[in-house]
Amino acid sequence: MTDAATASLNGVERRGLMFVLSSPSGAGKTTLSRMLVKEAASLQMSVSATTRPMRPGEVEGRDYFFVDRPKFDAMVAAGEFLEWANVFDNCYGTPKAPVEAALAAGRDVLFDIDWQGTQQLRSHAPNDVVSVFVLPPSVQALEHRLHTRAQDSDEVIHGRMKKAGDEMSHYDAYDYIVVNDNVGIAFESVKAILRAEQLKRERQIGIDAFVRDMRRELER
Ligand SMILES: Nc1ncnc2c1ncn2[C@@H]1O[C@H](COP(=O)(O)OP(=O)(O)OP(=O)(O)O)[C@@H](O)[C@H]1O
Ligand SMILES: Nc1nc2c(ncn2[C@@H]2O[C@H](COP(=O)(O)O)[C@@H](O)[C@H]2O)c(=O)[nH]1
Repeated sequence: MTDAATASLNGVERRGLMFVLSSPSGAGKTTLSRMLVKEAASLQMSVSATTRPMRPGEVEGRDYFFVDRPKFDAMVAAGEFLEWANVFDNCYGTPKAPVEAALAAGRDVLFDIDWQGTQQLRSHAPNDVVSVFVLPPSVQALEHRLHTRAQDSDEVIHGRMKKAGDEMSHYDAYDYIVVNDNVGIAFESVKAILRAEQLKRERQIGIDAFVRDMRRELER
């Protein structure tokens, strides 16, 4: 894949990063993602393609690109996905072109994807992926959230609750863990992780020149 390109932070050139949120269904990653893109100007949301039916309130091209299975398979065959996986009996994939364009323009990209997709992204770009696993505060809260979201049938919710344990078992492959109890606190935590990762020395690829120039000026 294209190298994550450079953006500027306080005048210092830096590498863009791929910021991944995963969680069991209903733990709150979509909620946290929306809050993050509102606030972090450098961050662009990756919009996935999926074969799952559209939920009430979802918007084509904003929440997902809704495609049928033959179209999805054709996109896989054409190598249009950066990663893809079967999740809850539907296919989900990250279109490659918009991510590469965003990174090339020096933006960070936010992904709301499952553990399988995270693993694939990490194998493409191990140094550019920062992953956060979001946990609910309790099983009861998770089930309550899925019901109060009121967008899935009881059968779908039951299926997702049955798979929540499996999903959670992958927490240990993630860089950071955030328990989403109070959403404001969880948001502050996710924001702090993003900021700290943007400031990592190895991502600030212009830092050597920045310091060198100041040292030269001091020596004059
Ligand atoms: N901290 C929180 N406290 C209470 N409710 C919350 C909290 N965070 C999110 N919610 C609510 O829980 C529901 C599920 O959240 P959300 O859709 O963000 O989950 P998700 O992890 O993206 O789920 P999925 O994987 O199914 O897309 C939503 O109705 C959301 O408003
Ligand atoms: N591997 C991928 N997983 C994805 C992608 N887009 C979403 N997802 C994950 O699927 C489940 C279910 O999502 P929902 O919107 O149907 O509730 C959730 O864990 C998402 O993170 C993707 O492109 N690749």
